[in-house]
Amino acid sequence: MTELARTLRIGARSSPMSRAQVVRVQEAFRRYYPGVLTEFVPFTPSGDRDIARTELGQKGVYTAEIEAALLSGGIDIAVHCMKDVAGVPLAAPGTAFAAYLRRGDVRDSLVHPAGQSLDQLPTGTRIGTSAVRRAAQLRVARPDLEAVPIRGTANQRLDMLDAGEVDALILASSGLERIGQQQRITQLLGGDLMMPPLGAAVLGLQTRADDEALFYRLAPLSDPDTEAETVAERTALHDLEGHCNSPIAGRAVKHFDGSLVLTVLVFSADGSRVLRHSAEGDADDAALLGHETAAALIHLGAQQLIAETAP
Ligand SMILES: NCc1[nH]cc(CCC(=O)O)c1CC(=O)O
Repeated sequence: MTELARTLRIGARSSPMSRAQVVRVQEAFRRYYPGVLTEFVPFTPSGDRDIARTELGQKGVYTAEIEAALLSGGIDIAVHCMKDVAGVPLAAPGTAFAAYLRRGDVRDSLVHPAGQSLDQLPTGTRIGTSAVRRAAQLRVARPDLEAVPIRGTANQRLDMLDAGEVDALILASSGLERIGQQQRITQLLGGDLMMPPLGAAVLGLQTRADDEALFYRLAPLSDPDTEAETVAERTALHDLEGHCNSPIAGRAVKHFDGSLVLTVLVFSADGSRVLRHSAEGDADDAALLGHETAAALIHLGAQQLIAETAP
């Protein structure tokens, strides 16, 4: 891809949320390159295809097939939710992240049909979530509620909620907004109640590393603050050897003065043990902040906790 003469093929998951994400990428791209056509190439990766048998946290259940298509030239750009991209390697060999779109709301949210908030839910309420990170924090906030494993796209989970298979759901606010279901949110779980995953609400555009022309053309689509936050968060995730179902939460926040504050938490599966480290650095040196934060957590015993929850 040296000339942008032909149609650019954008690969991503086929779920409704992913389709909405690709439309966002196409709109951003069109603003800079109105004459270049883009085409969506949908994938159904193993994590979506075989929900029963793929373990969450198995490496690359959402990303591997899309990355393979990128490397073989079947697509030119892969669109990923950065929270689904494992920390090691930071990018699949032969690929690179060219841009991170402006971040959405990082908070998880509670979806409860009767509109109750977390502290109002009756004892024993079954909350659908398979994420170790969510279950651990739920145990801290409301040890009397039950985290019930649930898989499938956000739309499928909402259908299961409507069918009464669970009493409530915890889902990413940004994801619900992307599928036009934000009206179902009954409570935004902010602050320390439910810390987000590293890379939450960030869409990353991945290209082949040797496709330099495209890599540089995508740069204007990247939001600098989001990029600094994402680099800090993903560097920490990498050093902790985390992936999308690790007991790891946190976020970086870029401030107006150029400083970057990164907070990362590591939990035991039941939430009874929590390691937390927060540090401030320079947004121009976001990776350094990520390395320092991970090193501090490793010193506190993070790897032991992460190993305990491994599937
Ligand atoms: N694991 C699936 C997934 N990947 C990204 C999002 C939400 C959007 C995002 O954070 O980018 C979701 C849904 C959810 O966890 O509720």
